Amino acid sequence: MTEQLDSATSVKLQLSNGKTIPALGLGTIPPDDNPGSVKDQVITAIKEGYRHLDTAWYYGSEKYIGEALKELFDEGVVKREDLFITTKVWPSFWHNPEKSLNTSLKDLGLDYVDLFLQHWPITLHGDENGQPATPKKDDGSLIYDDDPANGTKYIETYHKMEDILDKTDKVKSIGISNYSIKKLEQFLPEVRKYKPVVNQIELHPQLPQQDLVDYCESRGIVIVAYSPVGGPGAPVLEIPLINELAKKYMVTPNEIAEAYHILNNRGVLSRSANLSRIKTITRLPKLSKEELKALYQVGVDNPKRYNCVPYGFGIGFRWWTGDLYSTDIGVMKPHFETV
Ligand SMILES: NC(=O)C1=CN([C@@H]2O[C@H](COP(=O)(O)OP(=O)(O)OC[C@H]3O[C@@H](n4cnc5c(N)ncnc54)[C@H](O)[C@@H]3O)[C@@H](O)[C@H]2O)C=CC1
Ligand SMILES: O=C1O[C@H](CO)[C@@H](O)[C@@H]1O
Repeated sequence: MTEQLDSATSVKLQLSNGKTIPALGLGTIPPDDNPGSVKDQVITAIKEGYRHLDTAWYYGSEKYIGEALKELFDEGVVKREDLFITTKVWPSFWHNPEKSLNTSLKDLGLDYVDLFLQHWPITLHGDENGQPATPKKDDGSLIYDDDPANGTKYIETYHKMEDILDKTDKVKSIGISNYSIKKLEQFLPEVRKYKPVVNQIELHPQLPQQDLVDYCESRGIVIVAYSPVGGPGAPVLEIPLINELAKKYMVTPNEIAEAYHILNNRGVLSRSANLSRIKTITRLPKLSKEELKALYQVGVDNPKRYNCVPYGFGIGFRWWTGDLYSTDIGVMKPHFETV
C-alpha cells in the first residue's frame, strides 16, 4: 500500500438543493476542562485543509470558533466562502430558532452559516434565551413543552427555519439531526417548501442503523455521521477489524472510521483536543466493498449506541431511553444499548 492516498478533506457531497458539503467536518464539542482550546483546534484543522466545521449553540464553543475564524481571515489563511459552517438550534430554543441563530452568528462573527440544523426533534421548556438548556423537575426528569414521543410542536421549529431560509440571508441550507424514521414519517409530509438536506445522526461500525440511512438516502437527505469513534475514549477504535485495516492501509484507525462513511457517500464529523491527532486523520484509504461490508457487519451483530451523555458535558441523563421517564422519542430505540 505505497500509493498516494486521497485526502478526505477534498471530498464533497452533493446536497439536494444543488449545494455541496465537504465530507469531512471538524466537530467542536469542547473538552470540559478547557473549552477555549477549541480555538487552536479550529486553527490547526483549517491549516491542515479541513473546510467544514460543525458546531451548535448548545456546545458553548462558538465564541472560540469565532476567535479562530477572525484570526484565520485576518491572516488570509482562508476565505469565508471557502468554508462550510454548520450550527444548530437546541430544543430549549425551539420556539425561536432565529434568536438562537442570531446568538450563534454573533459569537461566530459571521453573517451566515452554510447549514442550520434542528438539533433534536423535541421541545424543551426554555425561556426566551433558551435557558435552562436542560430544564429539569426536582426528580431530575426533563421538562418538555410537548409530549416528546407523539407531540408535533417540534415541527413548528422547522417551519420557522424554513422562514429564515426564505426571508433572510442568514442560512444557505437547513436540515435536521437525531431524527428517527418514526419522526421523519411524522415530519416530512409537513415540510412546506424546503426539504432538509441533511440528517446528522450517530453512526459508526457499531451502530449501522441501515434502515434509517436507507430511508434518508432514498429521500435525498444526506447522512452526516457524528461520534465516528464513539466519543470520549474512542471505544469504536477497539474493534479489531479497524486496527487490522489501519495496519493494512498504513493509516490511523481514525482514518478507517472516517473512510467507512466517506466511501459510502456520507459526511463524517471528527473531533480531538489533541492537535497532532487532528493532523493525522485526513487521509482517505481506499477500502474495498467487502471491507466496508465487514465493518458494517460488526454493528449488525452487536449494536452499541454511545451518545447517552453520561460523561460530563454538564448533564447526566439519557432522554431517549425512557430510563428516567417513560417516553420514547423514537431515536434508535430498536438497537439502543446503554454504554
Ligand atoms: N447532532 C448531535 O446531536 C451531535 C453532534 N456531534 C458533533 O459531532 C462531532 C463529533 O462527535 P464526537 O462524539 O465529538 O466525536 P468522536 O467520535 O470523534 O470522539 C471524539 C473523542 O474521542 C477522542 N479520540 C479521538 N480519537 C482518539 C484516539 N485515537 N484515541 C483516543 N481518543 C480519541 C477525542 O479526544 C474526543 O474525546 C462533535 O464534536 C459535534 O460537532 C456529536 C454528538 C452529538
Ligand atoms: O450534540 C450533542 O452533543 C451532546 C454531547 O454528546 C449531545 O447531547 C448532543 O446531541
